[in-house]
Amino acid sequence: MAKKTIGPVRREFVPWEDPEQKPFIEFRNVTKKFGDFIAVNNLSLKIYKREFFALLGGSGCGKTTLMRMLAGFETPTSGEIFLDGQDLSGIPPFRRPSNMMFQSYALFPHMSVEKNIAFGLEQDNLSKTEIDDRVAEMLRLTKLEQFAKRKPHQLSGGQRQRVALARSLAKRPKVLLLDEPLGALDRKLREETQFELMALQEDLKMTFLIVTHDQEEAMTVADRIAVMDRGELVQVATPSEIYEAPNSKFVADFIGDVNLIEAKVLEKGDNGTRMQAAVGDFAIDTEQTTSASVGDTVWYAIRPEKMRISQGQPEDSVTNQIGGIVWDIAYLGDVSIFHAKVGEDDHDILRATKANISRMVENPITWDENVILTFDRDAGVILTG
Ligand SMILES: Nc1ncnc2c1ncn2[C@@H]1O[C@H](COP(=O)(O)OP(=O)(O)OP(=O)(O)O)[C@@H](O)[C@H]1O
Repeated sequence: MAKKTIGPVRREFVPWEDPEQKPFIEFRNVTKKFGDFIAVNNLSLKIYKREFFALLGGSGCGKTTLMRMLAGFETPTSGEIFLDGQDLSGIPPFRRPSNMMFQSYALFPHMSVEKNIAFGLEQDNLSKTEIDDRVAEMLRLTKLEQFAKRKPHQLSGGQRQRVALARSLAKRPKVLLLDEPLGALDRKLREETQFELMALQEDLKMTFLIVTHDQEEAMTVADRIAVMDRGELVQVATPSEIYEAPNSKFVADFIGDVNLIEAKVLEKGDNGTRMQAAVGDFAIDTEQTTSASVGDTVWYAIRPEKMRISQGQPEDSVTNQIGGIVWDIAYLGDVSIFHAKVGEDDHDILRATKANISRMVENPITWDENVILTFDRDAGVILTG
């Protein structure tokens, strides 16, 4: 089912790294105010043809407003939006070459699945043959053939979601806008549907823009993600860049789990940079420290899975070891997350993830035990913002 190739093949598709490429969608200095409230603040963003692009952020960050301005449901207070070279200002939603799929699906309850899909095409006065062909194609693509005659109430949530998708795609928009499309589905179905969406986007070679507050969803489906906060873009990058090299504390904390260690840059050298922290001194690769100077106090961010945990007490002669006591353990099946208390304060907690590889765990690390947290010199990133 999952057709999207993650790896070298997929990475050939990197229009955003090619300065010759023209953006397909472009927001230029777009601001949206509701009264005095600034929902989107002077935002500029380029999205490329055939990208699966995600707008990600917490509640109220302005992501839906940004998408609604592209769809034409909101008008920017200032700035411009272009789609395929066309300035969209003054163009009403139904004349725009985009189509938006809502979280509520907004299906017509009295119409069958095929009629729901055909509705927009009939409004556009397409010929009956053309409509029949497109409906058949959409039913096939969304695997709904056997449900064509059913009404929405005779379908499961996942099937209704697919009808909404089929209806949005039937008009062959240049870009499909997905506003929290999978929010109503349970976790397992949501994950399955994410892969179906990716396969569909590949098949149709279309540009998809999705709004979500679910970072796992954005990371699964998107080629690139824009992380938003208070109406502004904080970082725009691929999922792995965002995870491995967040540009701020906000992004590091928003995407996945992270340990933030406050540390001072003591000394930079060819053999690494020495850092001083309440949990003890440690060393990191100097290439990682370009954003900070000697004397600066920064945050060193390490993902829990890059922190190794073992029983015992740290040895003074070994660097990058932090001693702690197991405070809490969350058993998640595939992994366990250990919370180790590494200082006097209740907030001095570092987290380490350990894969539960064997069922026959010898010496399982348990509560109140002394542990050593160890990390490599390139395990984390320095964050100054
Ligand atoms: N029509 C409106 N009138 C006044 N304020 C609005 C209007 N639409 C949105 N807002 C405000 O603008 C801000 C951004 O809203 P938006 O819907 O874009 O957020 P969001 O990031 O999509 O959040 P959520 O995930 O909760 O939907 C919010 O504070 C919201 O209250």
